[in-house]
Amino acid sequence: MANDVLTQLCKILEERKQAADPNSSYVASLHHKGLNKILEKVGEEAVETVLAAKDAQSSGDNRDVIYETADLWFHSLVMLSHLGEDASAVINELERRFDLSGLEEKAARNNS
Ligand SMILES: N=c1c2ncn([C@@H]3O[C@H](COP(=O)(O)OP(=O)(O)OP(=O)(O)O)[C@@H](O)[C@H]3O)c2ncn1[C@@H]1O[C@H](COP(=O)(O)O)[C@@H](O)[C@H]1O
Repeated sequence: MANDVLTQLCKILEERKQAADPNSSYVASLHHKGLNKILEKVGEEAVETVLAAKDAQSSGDNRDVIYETADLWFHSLVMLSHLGEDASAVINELERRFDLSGLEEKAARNNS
């Protein structure tokens, strides 16, 4: 399910990058402003996520950290899209590491 949302969002991000008006689309406005603006947003959202996580630790309320993490993921996807990539490239990399760790576990079991 999470993957479906990412797939749909990536499709919309691609459409916005290709065709949308920067005056009516936030995503198109970021592409129009360029990579430095997108990176500034990623950095900003990363800091906001870290601060929200620290607050969540003391308050026990995770709502803000979830909200800020969604902002961070969203802007990271815009960054990838600007560079001609999308979420599938990252998911493939995570999958590769997962497979790799599976093999390592198996090898460790065989050697014991
Ligand atoms: N998921 C999101 C999403 N998450 C966050 N944001 C925007 O990201 C911005 C967050 O930045 P800030 O919190 O710093 O808010 P801000 O002060 O308004 O931003 P700046 O002026 O500093 O750039 C806000 O403007 C949010 O509206 C998003 N904007 C769009 N989407 C998705 O992208 C799709 C396409 O959006 P449009 O391009 O606007 O049609 C939408 O259908 C949504 O699914």
